[in-house]
Amino acid sequence: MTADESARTVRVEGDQPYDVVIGHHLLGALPGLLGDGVRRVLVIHPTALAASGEAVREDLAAHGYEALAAEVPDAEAAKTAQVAAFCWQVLGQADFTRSDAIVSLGGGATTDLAGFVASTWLRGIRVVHLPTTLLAMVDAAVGGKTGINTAEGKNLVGTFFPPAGVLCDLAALETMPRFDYVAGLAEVLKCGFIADPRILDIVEAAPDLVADPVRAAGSPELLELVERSVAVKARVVGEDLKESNLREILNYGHTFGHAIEQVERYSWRHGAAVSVGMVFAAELARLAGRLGDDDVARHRAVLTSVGLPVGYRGDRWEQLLAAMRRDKKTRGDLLRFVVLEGVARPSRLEGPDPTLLAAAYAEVAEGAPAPTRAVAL
Ligand SMILES: NC(=O)c1ccc[n+]([C@@H]2O[C@H](COP(=O)([O-])OP(=O)(O)OC[C@H]3O[C@@H](n4cnc5c(N)ncnc54)[C@H](O)[C@@H]3O)[C@@H](O)[C@H]2O)c1
Ligand SMILES: O=C(O)C(=O)C[C@@H](O)[C@H](O)[C@H](O)COP(=O)(O)O
Ligand SMILES: [Zn+2]
Repeated sequence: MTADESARTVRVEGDQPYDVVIGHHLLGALPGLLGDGVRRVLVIHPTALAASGEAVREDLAAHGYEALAAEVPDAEAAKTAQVAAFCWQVLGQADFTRSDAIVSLGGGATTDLAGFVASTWLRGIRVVHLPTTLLAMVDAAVGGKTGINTAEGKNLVGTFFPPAGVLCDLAALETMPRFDYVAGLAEVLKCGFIADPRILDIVEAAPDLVADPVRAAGSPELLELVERSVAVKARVVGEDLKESNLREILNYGHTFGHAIEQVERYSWRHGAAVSVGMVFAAELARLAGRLGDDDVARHRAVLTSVGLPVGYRGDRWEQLLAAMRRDKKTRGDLLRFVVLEGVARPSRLEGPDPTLLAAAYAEVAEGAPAPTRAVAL
């Protein structure tokens, strides 16, 4: 299957089980994951990865597939109804049937879009993800959440649609700008805080190494971090694919994080916003008497040690609140947050008092002053 003998495989259980393979130079395993009977394959990749996208397309063609490529915009600009419609047009014009497949190559924005397109074309065709960012390897490509944004907010349209397999080629990380790579460490650390403290220990022991994409890509530390993060996600989504309860813990830091992304019109990387969102959630839990000072300090210290932000401008409270009301965990008018009662002890905080929310915002606010009184929810 793969030439990399040190590659690790994490199995994601559920109605449609699949493998997540983590290692180096794994393209040889792609036909096996596509499975039998596939004739046409559409490789969806962002502009920034045009050369790699073409290489994957040529490799598939050399294996006898009728292989096409669809180039989509970089990053969040790909997650729109217009770009999805462009992909549907390519599939339609090439007569893609239910026995054909999509391969995504790119970061989380690309895997979210490609997964959404695969789940909606003919009501669902196979998709294999080839994530090329740390964030997509540990999170977006695994678990079957797909989505696009609308003018009203982040990921408001999407599906739950497990892929047929995921190949995480760590060598891809070497070309990543440090800023984009480090954003992925936020989701790694999220897995540490919600479920696997060993992840926090590894990062705390070698923050400079794990924050450097070139040094980290071949290191045992990163291999273990990716494997552990994928294992956390696999355990959760294997039990609760459609987020009826347990899966909400993977949303730690996302209520406030998604709000920042929307308010900043997606100029912030998702992981950077989630980093601030986790500090907000930790402060909220502390103010609600759920989490101790030391655990909050640990959030700030480990996130800062790898170069992630822990603060956000203090003059955006009303916009942030409006965005948080559209969070998928909200029920009616009830805002709901994933909070911790300790490391690896996630719980929920439902309908917190507005003064508590404003106070948590004040703890992460930078520059302009945070509100001194609560804004009505
Ligand atoms: N579905 C899920 O469960 C899930 C989980 C987490 C995040 N997400 C989504 O993932 C997205 C964020 O993903 P991301 O952080 O990977 O960002 P991204 O997909 O926006 O990619 C960031 C940038 O890196 C470039 N890039 C990708 N791979 C590269 C490489 N190997 N070398 C150089 N440049 C490369 C991309 O073209 C892009 O410009 C958000 O939309 C977020 O909502 C989804
Ligand atoms: O897989 C999940 O479930 C997550 O919540 C993982 C998150 O890291 C990810 O950003 C997800 O896309 C957020 O989903 P949403 O339902 O809040 O849009
Ligand atoms: Zn996320």
